[in-house]
Amino acid sequence: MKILLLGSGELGKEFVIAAQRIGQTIIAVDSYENAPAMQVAHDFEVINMLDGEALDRIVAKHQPDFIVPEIEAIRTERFYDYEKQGITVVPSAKAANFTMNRKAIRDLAAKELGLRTAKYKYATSAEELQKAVQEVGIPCVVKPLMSSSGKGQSTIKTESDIEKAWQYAVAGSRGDVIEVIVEAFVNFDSEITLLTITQNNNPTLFCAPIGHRQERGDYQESWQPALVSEKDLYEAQDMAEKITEALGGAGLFGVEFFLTKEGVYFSELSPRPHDTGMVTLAGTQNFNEFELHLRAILSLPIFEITLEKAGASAVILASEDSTNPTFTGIEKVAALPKTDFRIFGKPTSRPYRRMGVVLSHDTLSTPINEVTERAKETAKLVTVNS
Ligand SMILES: Nc1ncnc2c1ncn2[C@@H]1O[C@H](COP(=O)(O)OP(=O)(O)OP(=O)(O)O)[C@@H](O)[C@H]1O
Ligand SMILES: NCC(=O)N[C@@H]1O[C@H](COP(=O)([O-])[O-])[C@@H](O)[C@H]1O
Ligand SMILES: [Mg+2]
Repeated sequence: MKILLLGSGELGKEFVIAAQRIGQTIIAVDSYENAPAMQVAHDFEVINMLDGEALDRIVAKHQPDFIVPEIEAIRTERFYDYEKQGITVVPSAKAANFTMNRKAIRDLAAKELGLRTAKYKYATSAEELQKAVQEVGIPCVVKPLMSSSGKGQSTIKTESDIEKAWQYAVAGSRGDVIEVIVEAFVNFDSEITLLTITQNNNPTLFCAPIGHRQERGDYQESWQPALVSEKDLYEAQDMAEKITEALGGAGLFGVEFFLTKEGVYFSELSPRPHDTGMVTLAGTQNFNEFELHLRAILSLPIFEITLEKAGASAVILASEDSTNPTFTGIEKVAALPKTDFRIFGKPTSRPYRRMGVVLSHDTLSTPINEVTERAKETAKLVTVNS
């Protein structure tokens, strides 16, 4: 099959590797050359994926069987047409289109499906934000409607933060929409990603929950399995099933939840492998999240997902801008038992850019916080030089 991969970061790279292993053809696309997934694909294209005409051009040129979005900021409105042309958009045009913009997915979850979410409002100017903050209450979180990995996200703790939060959101917005969502701050005990796999003609499957810790809206460590009560897990699975069914199609979704004393809150979801799901590269499951995504897309039945080990991932971040980033300390990581790592091969670095990940694993009876602590400490051994 021919797969057009829209977005070529670290998640795409592992997806391509999984696809190469079973003989698929991949054209990797991103806005810059030599992106991680391009380094392992058959062919590549460099375009602005928010430009509908540029998208049309490469779809016509390559005539793919599948279009697999890897990021959110794509002119996803075009996907409905590609579906009509007989191309399978993964997991569906609706799923990609609804999750490109926080508004569509949040309204679907809260209003149409009645899932529990933080109280929220939208704003298109600093003045509207003032009003929205009053309605939602302080503290609250402001995010551009189009952004990911925490870009443009900030927490309002006092009224004097409002103007700053607006400016920051506008600057961090990825797409061409100048609008923000304001969410009441959820004082959660923990947060999880529930990897949910919808299949053609087979039942929906769930991976063991993944716990994670975030800073600046971006994940720092993730671990699997996360300790979740049976009741909370059941609630989360029920919500994940409802929302993935409403979005349609086959593939792996990363559904994010906050766990609180009052129950489970739906936060958001990725209709594709999730960054916190990179923990599955530690061998925690019989199939990692990229292999699961691929199998679901190709309608290869997934008989079962088994949890094999306890695992954790911890990010390796750059601290400076560079056009030639290099790494030191890798040999120290390599010398450790039950430890592995990935360096994504991003051609440039900037402060806080995720450049690699450290993976640790252990037996299922090992306390998960020990495995996580080990990954976290090990990641500190690596320095990204500029
Ligand atoms: N309403 C909220 N209350 C408390 N914390 C929040 C809230 N919204 C977001 N956060 C924190 O910020 C993190 C990032 O938020 P969110 O997942 O919405 O951003 P994102 O930019 O879509 O990130 P990604 O693309 O990496 O998933 C959450 O995982 C959580 O830790
Ligand atoms: N939370 C979403 C996420 O983790 N996405 C991953 O990060 C890449 C962009 O990285 P970059 O900003 O360093 O180019 C994306 O291409 C995807 O692999
Ligand atoms: Mg998120």
